[in-house]
Amino acid sequence: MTRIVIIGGGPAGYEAALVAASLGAEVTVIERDGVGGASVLSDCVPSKTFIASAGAMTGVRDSASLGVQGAELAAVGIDLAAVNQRVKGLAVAQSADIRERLIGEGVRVVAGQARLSDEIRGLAEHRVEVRDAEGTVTETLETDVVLIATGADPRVLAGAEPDHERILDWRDVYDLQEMPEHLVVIGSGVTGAEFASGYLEAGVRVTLVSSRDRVLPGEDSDAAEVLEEVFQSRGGRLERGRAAAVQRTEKGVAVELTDGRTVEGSHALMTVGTVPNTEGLNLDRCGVELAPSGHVVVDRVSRTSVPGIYAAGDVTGVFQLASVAAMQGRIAMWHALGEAVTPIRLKTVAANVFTHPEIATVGVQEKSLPDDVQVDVVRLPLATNARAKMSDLRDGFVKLFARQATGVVVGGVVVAPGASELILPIALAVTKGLTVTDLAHTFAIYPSLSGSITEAGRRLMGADALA
Ligand SMILES: Cc1cc2nc3c(=O)[nH]c(=O)nc-3n(C[C@H](O)[C@H](O)[C@H](O)COP(=O)(O)OP(=O)(O)OC[C@H]3O[C@@H](n4cnc5c(N)ncnc54)[C@H](O)[C@@H]3O)c2cc1C
Ligand SMILES: NC(=O)c1ccc[n+]([C@@H]2O[C@H](COP(=O)([O-])OP(=O)(O)OC[C@H]3O[C@@H](n4cnc5c(N)ncnc54)[C@H](O)[C@@H]3O)[C@@H](O)[C@H]2O)c1
Repeated sequence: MTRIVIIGGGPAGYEAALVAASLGAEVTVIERDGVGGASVLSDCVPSKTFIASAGAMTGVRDSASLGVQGAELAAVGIDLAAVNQRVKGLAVAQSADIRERLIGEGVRVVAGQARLSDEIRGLAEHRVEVRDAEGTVTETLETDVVLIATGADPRVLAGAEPDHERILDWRDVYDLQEMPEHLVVIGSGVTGAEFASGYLEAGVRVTLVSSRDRVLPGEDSDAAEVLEEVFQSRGGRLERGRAAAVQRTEKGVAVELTDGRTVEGSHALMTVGTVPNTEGLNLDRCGVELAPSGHVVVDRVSRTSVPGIYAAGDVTGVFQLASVAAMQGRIAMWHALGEAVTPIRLKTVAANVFTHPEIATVGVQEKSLPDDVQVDVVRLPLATNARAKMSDLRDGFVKLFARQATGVVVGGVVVAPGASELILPIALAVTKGLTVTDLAHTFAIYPSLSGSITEAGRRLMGADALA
């Protein structure tokens, strides 16, 4: 029986464990904080649960335009204690569910901090040490395969170290006793944009410090532009600049920008990126190659530079998404256990920014279009969609990319409330190589937002030379 040790119990680790167990391996997962990992306990699940409550406030605010009376924004508010309790309760319950499932499938779950302890490089067998909170070695495991799935932690900016009271990282916010009076969010990547949007929806004054020309540098500029417009139209303040330091003041915080300006607020939320969790794993000694960024270098089947040692998830820096982490973990196990395996295809990854409106993407976008590929693009504003008009949704669009020669759908962007649900047909088209004609001939519900996706297909049909 193949012995497998997985370090880290997040989506990369637990999904890998389920695959390995189903294939008959002897699987141990070592996790220091709790099964489900940061994804379930502090990052993805808590933030989306908080955003669900904040979004309910938006529903109230926007209801007046639909003729609803008596639901004025001033009359409603967020009960922070109840929201925090709900956030933490859901996270703990989901962690317990996953743990139970793992144990039910025969996976051994060990609490502790793990590190590789191979004495000699190049052996077919590996050793992993487990330590308890005091640093005492509690056991040493011998194994055929190791999966490093240790995730990433918030990056700390020197001079702006979180004190976890007023200067916060995103894992602190669920311990706040009161809503911030004025939250300054520093960093406008996905994490910063989501929290800035969420707190604004929840009724908090928000300033977003963005070091880039546009928020969300990873997205197409027209999508980021919609987000900026909505954010500002709802009272959010955008401050272009780079934070040099954050100080505590009598009333709250002062954020010093590199150009000498200062932004004051009651709290600062640091969202300036992540660092991979590789410290203390002994990777260097075992010969596991790291990139200059500190991420573990892997190929498309999750192999590291050392035979028998695989890595998956945020620690590899390949698209930091729970879905990608899980797929990398599964692929590692299929490969290690000799199953047929398809290397990961990053061009088919769907991603979503949970702002208001949401931004969902798959495949190529305008900013990632290769020069040598002839692609047709159509962009349909949400304001032209019948269902959107009925719900008074004005901000957003559906954008579709198709190869000129064949009409094959190669990418899409949806900016709309619920874009995370709407992107699936485009993701399916990109994954399966469907054409704009396939989309155009698909029945969409009338009226529906997804009708804009089939309509986009019809608009591009002229480009489908094989139609
Ligand atoms: C605020 C925020 C919101 C996000 N929202 C989304 C979202 O909506 N959708 C999405 O797809 N992605 C989202 N992400 C990204 C997603 O959370 C990550 O991609 C995902 O958590 C990666 O999973 P992982 O298994 O690699 O690592 P993690 O979930 O970080 O799990 C790794 C685990 O390993 C443990 N560990 C580390 N070192 C050791 C060790 N030496 N021994 C034992 N255990 C160890 C850690 O304690 C941790 O529990 C979000 C990220 C952030 C920051
Ligand atoms: N919905 C989701 O799927 C979701 C949500 C959150 C995070 N994530 C993933 O997690 C990963 C990390 O995202 P992130 O947003 O935490 O990090 P990031 O690295 O993507 O963004 C950090 C931003 O902070 C800016 N920054 C850095 N230093 C700064 C300074 N001194 N002052 C002002 N700005 C500064 C950077 O320019 C960058 O734009 C990403 O891969 C993201 O996709 C996904």
